[in-house]
Amino acid sequence: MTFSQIVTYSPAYTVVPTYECFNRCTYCNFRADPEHNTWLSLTAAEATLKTLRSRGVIEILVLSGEVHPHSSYRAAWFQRIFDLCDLARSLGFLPHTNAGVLSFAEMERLKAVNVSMGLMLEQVTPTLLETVHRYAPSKIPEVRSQQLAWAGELHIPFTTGLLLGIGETERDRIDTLEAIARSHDRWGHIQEVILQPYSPGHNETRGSSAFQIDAIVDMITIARKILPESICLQIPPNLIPTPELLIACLAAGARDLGGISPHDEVNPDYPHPKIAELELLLSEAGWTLTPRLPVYPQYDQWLSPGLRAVTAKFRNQTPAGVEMPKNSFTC
Ligand SMILES: O=c1nc2n(C[C@H](O)[C@H](O)[C@H](O)CO)c3cc(O)ccc3cc-2c(=O)[nH]1
Ligand SMILES: C[C@H]1O[C@@H](n2cnc3c(N)ncnc32)[C@H](O)[C@@H]1O
Ligand code: MET
Ligand code: SF4
Repeated sequence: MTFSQIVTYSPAYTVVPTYECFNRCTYCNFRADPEHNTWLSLTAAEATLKTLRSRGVIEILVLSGEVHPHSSYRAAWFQRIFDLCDLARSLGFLPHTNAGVLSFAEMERLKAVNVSMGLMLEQVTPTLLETVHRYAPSKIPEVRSQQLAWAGELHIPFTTGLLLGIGETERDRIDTLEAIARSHDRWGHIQEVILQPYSPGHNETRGSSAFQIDAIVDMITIARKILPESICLQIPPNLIPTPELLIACLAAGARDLGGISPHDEVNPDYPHPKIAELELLLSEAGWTLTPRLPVYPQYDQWLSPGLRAVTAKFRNQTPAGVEMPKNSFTC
């Protein structure tokens, strides 16, 4: 009998409240200038969300550009994000928000309408504030580390990660992983860590060369040594160029392929593979691709009663609901 190991993904759809952003990360293919964009209306979002019910979508990833914390539009921006999450929740989906840097009060309010939230730590080295993050105050390492701590304090199941190949050294990557491990050690709230290779696209301000993708395997090995076993390692399959490399990533300890949606809003030049194609290539190498929810089972008790009820309904319906054995690398 052959033994098949499990690799997970989240059937997702990305809702973008706004592409406008006051930061200018040089690698970003997502942002638009504030004056050139409008915000997503609740009516338009509702029409789209209703078409997703029958298509197997579970997670609504609310991914946003950012309005400056001191802007007079900040409150309206936040309210739109909250309302979009609440709408998705009321239609039976499980929202996961990554809207960049938030205040403690904003995070606390979003907890009521999200099953988990996320923010990439990117890299903790301050040297990037002179290069890729020169015009990106939201990427100040202390500010992002503080977000991780607040999420922990608020008992928000959290996703974070590293953006690789933006000018950091190997030592910087280890420092970033150690910072995540320390935060988790204090609060126990990090459900997964994304290892995201910087991938150039057609819409960024200053193109640079991509992360040397073969190095992702060593990166996974290092991350697996630094992070506790309960933290799942996520890699984006659309940014891994060959099936062989994807399988090597799993062999090194990656166990999740993230949200798979019709369109990758962050990396629009790299479409997500079709689930059926992924299933096939993984099964040929002895892996079983299984859907999961955007909240990992060990955090269900942190959810508000309403969200816990919707989550429980999914756990009873899908293979992702099965609590997996607590062996090595289990998500
Ligand atoms: O399709 C994508 N999903 C992205 N996701 C979605 C992610 O894969 C899932 O939402 C989580 O695994 C929760 O299920 C992110 C979520 C975060 O919290 C932080 C960063 C990202 C980045 C991406 C991304 O670049 N592309
Ligand atoms: C939402 C997350 O997407 C990541 N991100 C932003 N731009 C790119 C890119 N060109 N390639 C890969 N990841 C990117 C950042 O890590 C951000 O925090
Ligand atoms: N602006 C947020 C961040 O960078 C999320 C979207 S990035 C494309 O953290
Ligand atoms: S990566 Fe996020 S913070 Fe940076 S410019 Fe893009 S949308 Fe804004």
